[in-house]
Amino acid sequence: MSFCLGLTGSIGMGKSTTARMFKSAGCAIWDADQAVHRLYEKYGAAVAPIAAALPEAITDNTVDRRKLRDLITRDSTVLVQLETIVHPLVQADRKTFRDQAPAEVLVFDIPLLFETGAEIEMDAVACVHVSAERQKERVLARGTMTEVQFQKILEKQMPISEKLTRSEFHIETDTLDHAQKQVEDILTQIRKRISHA
Ligand SMILES: CC(C)(COP(=O)(O)OP(=O)(O)OC[C@H]1O[C@@H](n2cnc3c(N)ncnc32)[C@H](O)[C@@H]1O)[C@@H](O)C(=O)NCCC(=O)NCCS
Ligand SMILES: Nc1ncnc2c1ncn2[C@@H]1O[C@H](COP(=O)(O)OP(=O)(O)OP(=O)(O)O)[C@@H](O)[C@H]1O
Repeated sequence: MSFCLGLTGSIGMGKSTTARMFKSAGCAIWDADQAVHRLYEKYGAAVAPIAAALPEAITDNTVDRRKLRDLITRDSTVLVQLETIVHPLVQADRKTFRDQAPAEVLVFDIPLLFETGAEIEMDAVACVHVSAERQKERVLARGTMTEVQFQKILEKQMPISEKLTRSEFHIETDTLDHAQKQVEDILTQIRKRISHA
């Protein structure tokens, strides 16, 4: 059976960048945000239920993220509505991946790992972290979100201090080299654990 490592952190703190480091080291990656992208594609599994609940969010049988972001900015309850539809579909996608187990170590990049209770599926959790100032700088530099949209998402997430307390491994993403070193150390520990199991 594969070892399941959850990878989490707050928005823009470096989950995807760190997941790529685990991938280069031979792990198989499942990414919750990418799963949501598949669900939102033309005729994807989330299109019909979202069309029923939020018809303005649909363009050409596809979930339109820009319209969704606008709806969420105007009304916070939209995100809650969206989560009720999307999270069970995401969980089903994750189960399919886990059942295929394409490597000895599976890494699950899940922004809302603790918020959705997904940690019970994991053998260990690693949490990425960086200062709040660097986080905001990095998110706004991407140019995909306004400061108000960033704050709305941030308010929905568990504080990073609590995510760290609940995680066995911590990865500081201040520089790429430092993060790379921490990823290697974590994999050494996990591989030791697998060989002693
Ligand atoms: C809010 C939406 C429209 C923003 O889309 P956009 O393309 O601008 O950003 P993207 O999807 O890449 O998300 C950016 C980051 O926002 C954070 N985030 C996304 N959804 C949520 C949420 N429901 N609660 C808290 N944070 C969230 C995550 O850290 C994520 O990595 C989109 O994320 C969405 O539809 N979210 C609802 C589905 C969901 O809960 N996804 C989270 C993974 S299960
Ligand atoms: N270890 C690091 N050193 C320097 N910069 C980093 C590091 N990790 C990530 N970054 C930078 O921070 C930004 C956000 O990183 P990334 O997209 O990996 O975060 P994320 O947590 O996956 O974001 P989101 O929550 O939006 O999905 C990117 O510009 C990335 O280049």
